Amino acid sequence: MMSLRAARRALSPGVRRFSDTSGGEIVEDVSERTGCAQLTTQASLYVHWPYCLRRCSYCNFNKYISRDNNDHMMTECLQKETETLLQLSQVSCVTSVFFGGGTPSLAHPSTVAAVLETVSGQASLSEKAEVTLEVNPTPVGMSKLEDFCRAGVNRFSIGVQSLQDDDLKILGRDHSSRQALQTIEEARRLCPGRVSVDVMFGRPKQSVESWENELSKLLRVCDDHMSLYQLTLERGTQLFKQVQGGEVTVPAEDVTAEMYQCARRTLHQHGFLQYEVSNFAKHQKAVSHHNMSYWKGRQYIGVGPGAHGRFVLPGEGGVAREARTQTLEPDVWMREVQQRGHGTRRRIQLNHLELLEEVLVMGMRMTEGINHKHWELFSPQLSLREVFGRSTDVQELLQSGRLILDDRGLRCSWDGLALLDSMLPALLVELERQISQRLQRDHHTDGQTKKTSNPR
Ligand SMILES: C[S@@+](CC[C@H](N)C(=O)[O-])C[C@H]1O[C@@H](n2cnc3c(N)ncnc32)[C@H](O)[C@@H]1O
Ligand SMILES: C[S@@+](CC[C@H](N)C(=O)[O-])C[C@H]1O[C@@H](n2cnc3c(N)ncnc32)[C@H](O)[C@@H]1O
Ligand code: SF4
Repeated sequence: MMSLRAARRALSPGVRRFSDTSGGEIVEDVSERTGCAQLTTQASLYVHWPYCLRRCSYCNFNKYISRDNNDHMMTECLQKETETLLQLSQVSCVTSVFFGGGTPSLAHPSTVAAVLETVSGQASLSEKAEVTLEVNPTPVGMSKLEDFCRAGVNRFSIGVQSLQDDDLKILGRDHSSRQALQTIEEARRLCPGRVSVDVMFGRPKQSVESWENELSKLLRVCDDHMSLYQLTLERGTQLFKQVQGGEVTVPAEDVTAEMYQCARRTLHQHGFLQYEVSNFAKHQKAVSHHNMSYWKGRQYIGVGPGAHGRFVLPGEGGVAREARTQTLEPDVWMREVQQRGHGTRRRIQLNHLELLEEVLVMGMRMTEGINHKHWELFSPQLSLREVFGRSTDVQELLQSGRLILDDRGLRCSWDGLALLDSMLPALLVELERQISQRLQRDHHTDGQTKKTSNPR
């Protein structure tokens, strides 16, 4: 989820400069204080619950409508895979846990407790570590919140999507706006200051004016964190077909861009700091530490069907970071976990350039961007200035004011953040050029050294 696909969701052109005063200072970066050892000894954990009660018309995440109740087996397999991947990664400290989906609020709270117990048995999981659960705001979801808290959850992310009942119907949601408001209230009672809402904009028939009204309604009830996602029309979804067939229309690109601009402005006026393309928080405690670990390029382990992870495997003699994806289909995944302890379908070892590409793409999503120390952790030999300071294309972006490279590091300006997608290609091309030149120089110097140290 968290890569370019997610980046596309909330990017829209043309908004006022804002980034310098927004998210920059609100996130404490522990890795930069404690050095790079923790890049391999710590990780966050993502746990995927793959079941939903029905298919929302816009969604192409990895989810299945479950026919039989196999919660018990699913729980055992999630525990087993957690154990296996923690052993292989030799991670000694899990910094956050995120239960996502699918609809993890359909799982029994004892599943959450069991997975957390497994984590604690394998690695240290601080009592203060952020443990998020995504909640669909149905009456059933709401009735279980207290038990989820008892099981160890201390942050809720509620899938509100819209506060208009007609829109919720078009989106295929199985809750009303009233139920969403009640769920937010209950979640805030249980975890004050640690409740987030997901809302989508650019929805069918939506206007800037109705979006403004919706935002003010939302601001009256929401807690200290909001994620605003631009609706993506995903191929293969019902909504995609409806739009293709002319049955449903979505707002034009410039209208959606204006919605994004309007949301950033409104949230700023209400004391929210934008710390990432789609994410807004009122204070440090409300920032999503789990998602920050993705954007900061830290290690994460993904368990459950279709989950993905990025970590080094010293347990298998590895030194480089791997991108891992677990098998998508739950029944197949469960069989694999039972047979070999994990259901990893794909393993790709990331070379140095690929790792830096990810650090760049993810880091530039944050309003604070990539500071020099952060970059140096991953690229000790080529500084940000050495990589990006010489290119004429990058110079143009700097001169246009959309990109900033200064003593703090590299980041987007307020305007630039909305145009990040269009700037990334120039940055990636330059990164590739500089890394390959560096490799050629090293190769050449190696050759020279061998020649002089081995004269014939
Ligand atoms: C994969 S869902 C899982 C959470 C939960 N099942 C729910 O629906 O609330 C996580 C979030 O992704 C966002 N999302 C899903 N499909 C999207 C799409 N096509 N475009 C933009 N955002 C989307 C929604 O805001 C949703 O809350
Ligand atoms: C769209 S984000 C919403 C986060 C939310 N706004 C918050 O502040 O906590 C969450 C979704 O991304 C997907 N996701 C996140 N991390 C993942 C991972 N490591 N592997 C697979 N999917 C992941 C899941 O579908 C999850 O439901
Ligand atoms: S948006 Fe959430 S509830 Fe709807 S189908 Fe996707 S994962 Fe399931």
